Amino acid sequence: MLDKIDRVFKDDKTRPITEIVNTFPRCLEKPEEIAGYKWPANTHVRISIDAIHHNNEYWEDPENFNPDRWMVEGFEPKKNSFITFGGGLRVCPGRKLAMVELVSLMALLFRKYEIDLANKEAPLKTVSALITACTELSIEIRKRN
Ligand code: HEM
Repeated sequence: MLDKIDRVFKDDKTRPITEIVNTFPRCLEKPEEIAGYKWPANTHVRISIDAIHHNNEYWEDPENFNPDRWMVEGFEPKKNSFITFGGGLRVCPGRKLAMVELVSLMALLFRKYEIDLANKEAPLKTVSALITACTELSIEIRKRN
C-alpha cells in the first residue's frame, strides 16, 4: 500500500495533479550554449518540470498515468528526467520529508475513509503560477466500518 502511494505520486503523468512546482530557476555564471542557442552570462532560465516529465525522449508513453512503471525491475528514470524535486546542488533538501508526509497522510486518510471523486468526468480546476494548486475538487467521503 505505502509503496503504491509513493508510485502514484512519482508518476505525475496525470498533470497537473502532483506537479506541484512547475519550474525552477537557474542563472548562467558564464556564456553557455543551450538547445543550440548561445546565451550570455547572467541569463536567467527556468527549467520546466512539466516539459521534461512529458517528453517522450525521456519517458515511454509520458501522457499515460502508469504508477506501475516504477515497479518494473531495474527501472530507473533517465538522468535528470525525474525532477519533481529539482536536481543537482540545489535539489530540494525536504524531498524525503515531503514523501514521508505525503505517504503518511494518504495512508491515515484511506485507512479511515473511503474517498471517491463525486464526478469522474469533471475537469480538474487548478491555478498555476510557480506552483500548481487545485481550486475545486468535489469528493465523496464515507467512514470505513
Ligand atoms: C511535495 C513537496 C515538495 C516539492 C514538490 C518540492 C520541490 C522543490 C523544487 C523543485 C525545488 C528547486 C530545486 C532546484 O532548484 O534544483 C525545491 C527547493 C527547495 N525545497 Fe522543496 N519541495 C517540496 C517540499 C519541501 C519541504 C517539505 C521542504 C522543507 C522541509 C523543502 C525545502 C526546500 C528548500 C529549502 C529548497 C531550496 C534549496 C536550495 O536552493 O538549495 N521542500 N523544492
